[in-house]
Amino acid sequence: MEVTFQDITLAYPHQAPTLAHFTWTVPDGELTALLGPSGSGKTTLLNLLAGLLTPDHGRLLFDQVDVTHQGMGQRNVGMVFQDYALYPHLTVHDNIAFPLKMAHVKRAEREAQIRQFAALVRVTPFLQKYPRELSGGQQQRVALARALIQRPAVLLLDEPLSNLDAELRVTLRQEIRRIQQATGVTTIFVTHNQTDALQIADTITLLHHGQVQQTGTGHQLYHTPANLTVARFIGSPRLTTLPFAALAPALPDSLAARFASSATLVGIRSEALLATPTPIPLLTTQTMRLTAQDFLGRDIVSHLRWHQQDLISTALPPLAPGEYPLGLAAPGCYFFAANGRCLWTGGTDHAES
Ligand SMILES: Nc1ncnc2c1ncn2[C@@H]1O[C@H](COP(=O)(O)OP(=O)(O)OP(=O)(O)O)[C@@H](O)[C@H]1O
Repeated sequence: MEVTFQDITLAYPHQAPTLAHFTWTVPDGELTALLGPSGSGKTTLLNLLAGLLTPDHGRLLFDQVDVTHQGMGQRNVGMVFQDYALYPHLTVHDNIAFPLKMAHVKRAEREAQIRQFAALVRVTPFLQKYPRELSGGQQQRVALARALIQRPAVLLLDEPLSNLDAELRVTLRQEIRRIQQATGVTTIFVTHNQTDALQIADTITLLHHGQVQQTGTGHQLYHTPANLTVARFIGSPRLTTLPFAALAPALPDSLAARFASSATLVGIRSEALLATPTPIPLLTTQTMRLTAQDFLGRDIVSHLRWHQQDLISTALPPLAPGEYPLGLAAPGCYFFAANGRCLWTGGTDHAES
């Protein structure tokens, strides 16, 4: 089921619109991550989809059918929340059976479907247990089965991994991916966690201040960000930015001249700053001062100073503080205009215009 938000405007009482002329299409059968910081409008979009909110203007289409004024019951949207929301007094079996009972599905058919969906989400051994007897990850899988058994047109997953520890989070991420591929149900996975989005989704839409900043694969958002907001939100450690003017004297003349009047900021990914020689250098070798290193297991985060600017590298070996000749590789560097638009990427996939 393709979902389209068409020119939607929504304002909460006594507030500027949270969404203004918002247009977004969620492709049929894919797992789309809706990624954005707190307050960006994710929950508002989910509530519009579920039928809990009605827009002031614009239309919501499910496969080109206008559902804007349909109630929750008519839309057949499945939802899984961060806090599982299972019925505590019902067994796993009865939790999964609940939507079918409501729909008056006959017992034999119901039992066959419960077996099928319990197997799909791998909770068959727990069918007679109660939610309190299960781990968070197991409960979340039951919640998924309960949402899927009603054959939803669209499945909404609202921060479903937030309450899980790091290890369970990774496992359940893979499980959700597998289950979505097995069922092919159009799924929107809402999260503020870029790692979840990058690992799970076919496509990511990055939302900020109620506006789509960019839609694409994780690779596209990372390597060819549409603007500074995307480049800063995706990637860890966070993108370092310098005034274009600080870097310009060390840039090749043609590049410096071409962007002199349009670029105001340069963004540098931590992996672009390396011990010379760099394969595709953006600058000639520069002497930089290493001030400190953080040892984070496999990664070493190096803190550097260069022309009164702070830089970060994750591509240096363990070194003592001091001066070092370092190179800046073009891939991983971006130029931004004053309005944040990305004008140039140093990678092979150019966002140049
Ligand atoms: N019921 C409400 N009444 C008034 N303003 C609201 C209401 N719900 C949300 N807002 C405002 O709308 C904007 C978007 O909020 P929303 O909850 O959709 O963001 P979010 O991305 O889901 O944030 P979070 O990740 O913190 O849940 C925020 O500025 C918020 O203050």
